[in-house]
Amino acid sequence: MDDLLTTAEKIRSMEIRGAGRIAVAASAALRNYALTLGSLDIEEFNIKIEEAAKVLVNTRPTAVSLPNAVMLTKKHTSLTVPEAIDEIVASSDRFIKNATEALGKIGRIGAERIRDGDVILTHCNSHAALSIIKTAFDQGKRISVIATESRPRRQGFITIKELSDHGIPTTLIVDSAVRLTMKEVDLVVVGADSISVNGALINKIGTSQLALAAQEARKNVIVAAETYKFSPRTLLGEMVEIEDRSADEVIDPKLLKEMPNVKVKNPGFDVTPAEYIDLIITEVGAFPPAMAFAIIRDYLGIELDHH
Ligand SMILES: O=P(O)(O)OC[C@H]1O[C@H](OP(=O)(O)O)[C@H](O)[C@@H]1O
Repeated sequence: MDDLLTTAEKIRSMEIRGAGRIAVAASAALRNYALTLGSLDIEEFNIKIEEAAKVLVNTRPTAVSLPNAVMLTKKHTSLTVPEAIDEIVASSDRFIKNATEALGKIGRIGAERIRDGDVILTHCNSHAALSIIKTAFDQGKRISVIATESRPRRQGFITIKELSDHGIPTTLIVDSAVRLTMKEVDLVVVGADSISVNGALINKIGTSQLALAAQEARKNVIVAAETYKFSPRTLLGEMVEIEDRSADEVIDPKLLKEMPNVKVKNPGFDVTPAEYIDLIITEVGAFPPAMAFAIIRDYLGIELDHH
């Protein structure tokens, strides 16, 4: 359990971050934990796996990739522990392999939408979005990128480093420069933490203002999202929870203490309605957001637990 708790803490503190990465880390942690439970009987085993699954899922509430990964990993039909372990190990290995391959596929499918000379605006740090951008560049398209800082955690710094290392000309802007800069942009490419059944995108705070400015300037918005980032529970009318993070990420707590009438709100994500999104690039193809239901049905299943 110690290793699993360590992984859970790394996800909570964002040492491991990005909707895809946290899903892969959680699946691997659950797999390795299952391997330590060989001496239990099947009832005890199932209880322990459920407990561990909860610990992982409760680390961060917004990215549905996390519960989806845990659900796909822990599901087993075995009546003996050795068989259950084998099933969990196989499911986890499959999930991690698919997740890794999905990034390459999204890159290739998404790059078809990028033209020579495009200026691409991106937000935060999405491995899926960057896969599209890097693939287009590797195909010889002379593109450049404008990357937002992405306060408060400044994941934009990870993005500009990655793009620079790849040789891609990149401009860093502060988040509030998005609307002014939109006239120079040809295309917006962002990642996803969750996509709901109605095609709405839940992604890093500030994404919806990129989408709004893009709509105003008649620029297209493309979302890069593996199929496991679609949210089955939104079929039941459940809302995606927006993570509220600590004020300490925004302001020095000592400074805040000197201002007793001030509070800080630090929502981690926002919701971009489907109307603002032109295309979602998944590893199984490019779809308009109206196809979200079909993706959930075909790739995640809709036999949901209604409790
Ligand atoms: O899975 P990939 O494409 O890497 O990232 C998807 C999304 O996950 C990140 O969340 P955070 O920085 O963990 O809060 C960003 O919101 C990013 O757009």
